[in-house]
Amino acid sequence: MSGLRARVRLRRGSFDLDVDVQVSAGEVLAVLGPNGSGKSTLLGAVAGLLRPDDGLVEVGGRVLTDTARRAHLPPARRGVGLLAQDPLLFPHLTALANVAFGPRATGSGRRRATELAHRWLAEVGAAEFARRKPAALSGGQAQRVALARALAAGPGLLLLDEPFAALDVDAAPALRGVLRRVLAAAGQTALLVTHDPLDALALADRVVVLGAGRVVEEGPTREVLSRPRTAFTASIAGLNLVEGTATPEGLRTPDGTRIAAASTPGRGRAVAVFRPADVALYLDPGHGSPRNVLPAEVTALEPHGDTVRVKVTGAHPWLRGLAADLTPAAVADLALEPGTPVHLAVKAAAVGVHPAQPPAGTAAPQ
Ligand SMILES: Nc1ncnc2c1ncn2[C@@H]1O[C@H](COP(=O)(O)OP(=O)(O)OP(=O)(O)O)[C@@H](O)[C@H]1O
Repeated sequence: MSGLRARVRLRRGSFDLDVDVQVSAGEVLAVLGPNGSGKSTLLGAVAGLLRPDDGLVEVGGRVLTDTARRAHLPPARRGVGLLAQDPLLFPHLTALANVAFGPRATGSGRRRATELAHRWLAEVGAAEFARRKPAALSGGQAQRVALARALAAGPGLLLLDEPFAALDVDAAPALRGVLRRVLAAAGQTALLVTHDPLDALALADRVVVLGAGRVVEEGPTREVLSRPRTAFTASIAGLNLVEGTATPEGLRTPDGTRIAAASTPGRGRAVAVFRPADVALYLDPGHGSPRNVLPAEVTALEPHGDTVRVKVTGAHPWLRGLAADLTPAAVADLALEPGTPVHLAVKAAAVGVHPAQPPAGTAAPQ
């Protein structure tokens, strides 16, 4: 088992990154932060693409960079895998050969590499694409193959750099589910850079939030996102979370309400997550096709960028504090004010159900 220790001080022009980040063995740490806060610079330093001015990077106790000793291993020798936004597959090789390339590059013989490639393709649900070339794969399929390639090399640390950013909305939840499953099954230590709090909620035990090159918040994912201490975290948090038990169709709340979702682990303690922007409010219940329509009452209206964040409450205790982001015109049309009875509607396609994170402090095996 190999954890990561990274202390990185690095200047790029007038920007100055100065962070200390640790990931326990088997843990997934998400790095969140606004544009230009230093996420890619940190990732580059850990991957070995950038040399810190001052710092130490260790994976599993093995020194990859130590400026005090002028030690710096090149990216290919660090035992660190990368899954980026672009799958970067070799176009002339089949999916199988692409995956076998990972273990071949780290010294496995041809037969062993092919065996590993078959195993990892099956693991990520891409066995049937083994003989296809990248041009014949969809974005989501190619990303699965790229994940298999990264994992087949047996990296001590996996870096995930916005791995869903280039996928369409249908492919992203499926790949998120695959990634969550294989990271847990392999006990893989990983560092995930993302703009999307849903990625962090679905995949990460802990998050660090960067602001202007410094760590400004740090802690268990749910805690940081539900009690944000900085404006940035507040702006990406504020997600609607409903706790309950996963079902094959979505989530069942403790009082028995069923919430239909696009993705679900199927069973176990879980949380349904959806964005306020995906919630519509109506005055009567009979609108359109959304599968989740819940009676509620407006409690507050707050400006939120270009939209108005409408908070609600309702007979079900878990409705308390849920939010919908509406345009000012929609708020005016519906004549919403505190006390207005409404129907809150959210399409199943906009709801993701994720296994509940373990309670704080128990997430990371040492
Ligand atoms: N090649 C470079 N030379 C000089 N400065 C750079 C270079 N690349 C990035 N920077 C600066 O470093 C700072 C941090 O950039 P970085 O890409 O690490 O941020 P980020 O958090 O990954 O942003 P984003 O979310 O937009 O990808 C920025 O202010 C940027 O202008």
